[in-house]
Amino acid sequence: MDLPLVELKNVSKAFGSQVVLHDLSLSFERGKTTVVLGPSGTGKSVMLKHVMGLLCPDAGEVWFDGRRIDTLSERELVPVRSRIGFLFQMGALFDSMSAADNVAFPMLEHGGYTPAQRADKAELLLAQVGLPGVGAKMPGELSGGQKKRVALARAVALDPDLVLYDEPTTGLDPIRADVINELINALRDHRQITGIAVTHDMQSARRIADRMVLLAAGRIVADDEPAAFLASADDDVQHFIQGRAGDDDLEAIRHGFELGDARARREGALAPPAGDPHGADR
Ligand SMILES: Nc1ncnc2c1ncn2[C@@H]1O[C@H](COP(=O)(O)OP(=O)(O)OP(=O)(O)O)[C@@H](O)[C@H]1O
Repeated sequence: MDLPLVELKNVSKAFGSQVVLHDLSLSFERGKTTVVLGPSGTGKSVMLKHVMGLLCPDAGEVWFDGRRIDTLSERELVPVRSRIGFLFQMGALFDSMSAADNVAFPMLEHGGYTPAQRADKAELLLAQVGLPGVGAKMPGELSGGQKKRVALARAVALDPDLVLYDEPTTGLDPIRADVINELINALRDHRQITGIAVTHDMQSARRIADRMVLLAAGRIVADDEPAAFLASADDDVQHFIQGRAGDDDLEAIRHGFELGDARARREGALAPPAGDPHGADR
């Protein structure tokens, strides 16, 4: 089997006393899209930041294409990062630049392209994301879905081996979301891009995943190819897939409401008689 493109080996990370990743080991196969699912605050973005070299593990190792990267300096990380594209949750285009300049920006920063090459490639990439001719538009003139597509074109401008998708479909209606899913699949199928996508959107996960991983509280709960993952008998997996709250959450909510009810009863018992809103001892 091919060496995985990215490997996290026994990675642990804490912020102060809060342990976010617990001895996490995960490898990401080349040319596949792995979808990492999990409740909010479970460490998915922290995991992505380790892959980008933006965070260093407290323990464990991060490997990219056969090279350990968590020990590299910022300078040594530059060529590694140029092989990784990012699609951030909000798209995050530069508002003061046209769509084409946004797409060309990584080429400008990286260097080695003439202005004509940058413009040409930006035009091609915009056409590939289904937005031919929008290069001159400013982000403010684009819809949310179009902005995401421009951001995706920018994410692949340097022909990365890996693209990290952080909530790629958040904030989009189902049709626009599906365009993004299709584009993610096209990048994998036509450009052999390895994808790691973090999402809460099960519909998107089903469309793009070659593999699904469920993280909860910084640990892997399930890791399988989609059909087996979706058929898993594990309660946590089914709760997540079906969007049902788990027993612990339900118990906590029940408890919270019971407290509220008890307080209301207590306060009700002390409440002033009807008709005298200011109380008897005014
Ligand atoms: N730089 C940081 N300093 C302190 N705490 C942090 C930092 N980054 C993340 N955390 C904490 O780590 C935990 C996991 O955060 P993370 O953003 O990875 O969650 P997530 O699974 O991506 O959630 P969501 O799905 O809501 O985006 C959170 O409790 C967060 O507050």
